Amino acid sequence: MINNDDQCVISVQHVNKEYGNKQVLHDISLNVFKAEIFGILGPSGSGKTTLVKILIGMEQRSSGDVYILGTLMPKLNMLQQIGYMAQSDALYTELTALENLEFFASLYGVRGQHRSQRIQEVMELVNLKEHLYKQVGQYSGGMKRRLSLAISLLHEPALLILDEPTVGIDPILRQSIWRELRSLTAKGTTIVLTTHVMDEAEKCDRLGMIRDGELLAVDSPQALIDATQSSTLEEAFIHYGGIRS
Ligand SMILES: Nc1ncnc2c1ncn2[C@@H]1O[C@H](COP(=O)(O)OP(=O)(O)OP(=O)(O)O)[C@@H](O)[C@H]1O
Repeated sequence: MINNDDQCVISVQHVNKEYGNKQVLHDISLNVFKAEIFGILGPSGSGKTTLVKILIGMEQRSSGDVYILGTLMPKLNMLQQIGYMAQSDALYTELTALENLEFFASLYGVRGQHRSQRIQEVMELVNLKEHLYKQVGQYSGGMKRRLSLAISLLHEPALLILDEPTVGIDPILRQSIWRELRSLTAKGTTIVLTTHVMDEAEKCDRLGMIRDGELLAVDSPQALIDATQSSTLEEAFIHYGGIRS
């Protein structure tokens, strides 16, 4: 389906979102290209989660269009091609990790021997292999995050959307998760993630800076720094009005 490196995987066109009479996204337009890590950087309440939920169709937009792989969203069968990790973990705490993984694997149509193999692979990746049979209710917050990430990777989606993926994850594991994200993009996976952490944003190929539902700038971290003659990304963000003084 995708055979061109600069193919647009996500196209957001003039998206607005209102909750009641409060407008939380203002005329957002952006493109995400194949095999890049695109970060949505913004402070708490800036609209990051709302935007990613609109991308996958979990929230309705008030106006504008979203295309994923050329298909106008929302479209249920596109979800087979998308891995989504929400900010709050959607896990069955009374079940074991294995039971959670098996449940989501069957939702995604991952079956048989391939399913057992993928479960082992994703749990190894997030360093939870020895906790496979533990009830998720006994997991720590960081372990739940890692399990959620593992679940989003189960069906090897072409597009991975991660809402604050490394919150509550220690620095060493965070590094190994970033290595894995990089190896996924090397294989052609496109990744969109939200963050409010600058050192994480720096690792993205391109960034969309957002504040109060407005997209302030989109470019690579270095280009954003250079364009504003800043020495850090944080300075660039301040320059664009991302942080109120
Ligand atoms: N279901 C809802 N009903 C009404 N307002 C909402 C709803 N969901 C989000 N909002 C509002 O929309 C704005 C954007 O929220 P959103 O969760 O998208 O921000 P965010 O950047 O993801 O924040 P955080 O980093 O804290 O998760 C906020 O003002 C929030 O209060």
